[in-house]
Amino acid sequence: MITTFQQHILHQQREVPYASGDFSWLLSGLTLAAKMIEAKIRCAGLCNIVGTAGQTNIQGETQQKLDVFANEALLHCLGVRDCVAALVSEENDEPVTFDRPPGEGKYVIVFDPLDGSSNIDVNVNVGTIFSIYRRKEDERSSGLDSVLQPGNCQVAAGYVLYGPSTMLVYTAGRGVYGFTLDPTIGAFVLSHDRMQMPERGKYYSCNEANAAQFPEHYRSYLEDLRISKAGQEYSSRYIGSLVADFHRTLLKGGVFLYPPTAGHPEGKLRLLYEANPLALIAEQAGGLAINGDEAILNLQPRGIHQRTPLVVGGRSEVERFLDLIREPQLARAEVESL
Ligand SMILES: O=P(O)(O)OC[C@H]1O[C@](O)(COP(=O)(O)O)[C@@H](O)[C@@H]1O
Ligand SMILES: [Mg+2]
Ligand SMILES: [Mg+2]
Repeated sequence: MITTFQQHILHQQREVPYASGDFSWLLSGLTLAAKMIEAKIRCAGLCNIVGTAGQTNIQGETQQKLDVFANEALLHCLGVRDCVAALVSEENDEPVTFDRPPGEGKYVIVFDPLDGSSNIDVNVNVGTIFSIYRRKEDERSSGLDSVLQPGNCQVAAGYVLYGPSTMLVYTAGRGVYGFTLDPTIGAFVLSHDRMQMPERGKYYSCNEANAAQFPEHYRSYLEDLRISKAGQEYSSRYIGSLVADFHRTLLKGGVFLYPPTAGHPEGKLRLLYEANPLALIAEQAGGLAINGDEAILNLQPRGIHQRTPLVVGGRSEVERFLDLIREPQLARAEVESL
């Protein structure tokens, strides 16, 4: 018998003594928006949804028409739900807040409505990334405090991958589950139960065109992977859509990294709606996610569009990166202790 996403959520909610149904109602808004976006993507070349929207977002990126459509779909499907206090989107300069009746507005959702925008026009996998927090009780209005919480305060996180099939990968802190959209019934059906990220893998993923700009220790780590010094043969894979590169890493293991560059000294990817949700999924699946030395989930966000370097992958892969940067420090400490 099949298990749909809603059935899975209701089942999980039974284990939550104070569950009110608000959470599954919230998630139904996410899946509705995902289906609207999926429908547009499937006929992108036919329904005039490719190309730029002719405006620039706060990141300085030219918005694609599909960025705008996906953003509006999520803002609408989530905004009409009273349990939502605030929405933060990659495409909106400021949080979108709602005045809710007392006892409502329990949740804050942050999202990247369309990830991999540079791949839309060339029909390559793109995605939607989301992360859910509880609004802070002591905060009367849905202000920044509720939005700027560290990743380990996430109630749930996930992404939708629009690829050969459309998949929703989700965690609420009790394992990672994958659901595939069955077009014959229009529902996300459980297809990947309790996903585990392999400790090691044979792929590394990084935009090496920027390698000359990477800090030394990232370059030596990549060198290590290329010459298989770690006793493991690696091949390179880079799609340029974070969701797609992460999804492969989740299934096959290996490592994805986006180091600091000259153009993005703090990294290119955004902490709140790219790194944090994927870090929660990675860690729930047995992997690790760091910003070069610290766990992503422990970082205290300073701003809603804050960027961060990201190294995420199988436990041994990321530990190997950490060992590499610690080696010179250890060597130096040894010398100093002489
Ligand atoms: O072209 P680059 O520098 O390799 O960057 C690719 C990265 O940028 C992104 O496209 C940024 O995300 P958006 O498309 O949501 O802005 C990631 O999906 C991807 O990993
Ligand atoms: Mg993105
Ligand atoms: Mg985006």
